Amino acid sequence: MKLTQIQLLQEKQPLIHNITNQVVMNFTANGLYAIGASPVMAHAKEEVEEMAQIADAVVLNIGTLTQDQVDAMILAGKSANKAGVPVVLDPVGVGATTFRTSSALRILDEVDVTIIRGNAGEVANLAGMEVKVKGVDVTGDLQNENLATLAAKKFNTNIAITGEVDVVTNGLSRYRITNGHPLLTKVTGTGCLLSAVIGAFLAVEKDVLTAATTAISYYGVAAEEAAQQSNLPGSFQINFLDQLNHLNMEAFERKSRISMGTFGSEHF
Ligand SMILES: Nc1ncnc2c1ncn2[C@@H]1O[C@H](COP(=O)(O)OP(=O)(O)O)[C@@H](O)[C@H]1O
Ligand SMILES: Cc1ncsc1CCOP(=O)(O)O
Ligand SMILES: [Mg+2]
Repeated sequence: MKLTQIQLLQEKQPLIHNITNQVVMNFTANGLYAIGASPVMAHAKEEVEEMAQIADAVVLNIGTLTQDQVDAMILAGKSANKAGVPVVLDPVGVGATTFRTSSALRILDEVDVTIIRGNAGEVANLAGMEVKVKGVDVTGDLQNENLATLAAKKFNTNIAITGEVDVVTNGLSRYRITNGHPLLTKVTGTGCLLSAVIGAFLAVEKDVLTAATTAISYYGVAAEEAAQQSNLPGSFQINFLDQLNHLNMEAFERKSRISMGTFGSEHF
């Protein structure tokens, strides 16, 4: 099952249209190539609708947003919706400034977003909870499972909250993924790239929860494997890209940790 999605991705090489931030553009493009997808960054209002139409997934990331870019994201998102192309929203830094929060809410109001992927602080602020964030980073401990369910219901969409433990939910079914490595927090753009990787999996798997949980687990195991070869951020980043490209499938099957919970239960 998991093997099939990755093989499908590598066979289909889906086109992923990213409107993303200036920090992570190169890393995102390289990471998408590594997993077998085809990245394109296209930001101009004049072209985003056309690009979204021919893409297999659209990723909207507000990391270094401007008003013009938010307008372009809405054009791209609406165009993707018309064409039946899945849309991922990464609400980078929501809660840090009112512009980020209001822009993300505007996108959610105007675009039918397939899944929101963010850290707990971003999702909490998006859902209206005033939780302290530090720029693009999370602070403190939040109850990710309950928060994800609340946000999924509020926005009537799928939510992936990532961190030490990752949670994916549509408000009813909940999954927890416990793969990953702390070094991922020492390399900028690992959350952003994960949002794009989820987009790539959505391009080959219609079931959103399956696509997102598989993507997150694959990504986490690749990080675990990379961390066995390097324990510092610079070499880890390079090894991680290599592992995304060449993850040993037997290791993935053996190390993948996805568990299912149900709505209403406090425990998985
Ligand atoms: N403490 C941690 N231990 C293991 N994996 C982590 C940890 N923190 C984050 N991750 C992983 O890092 C990746 C990026 O997630 P995250 O840091 O939450 O995103 P962001 O960079 O947007 O805040 C995800 O794959 C997540 O599972
Ligand atoms: C540092 C920074 N500043 C604005 S966007 C960005 C990158 C954030 O990437 P990620 O959320 O994946 O850590
Ligand atoms: Mg982020």
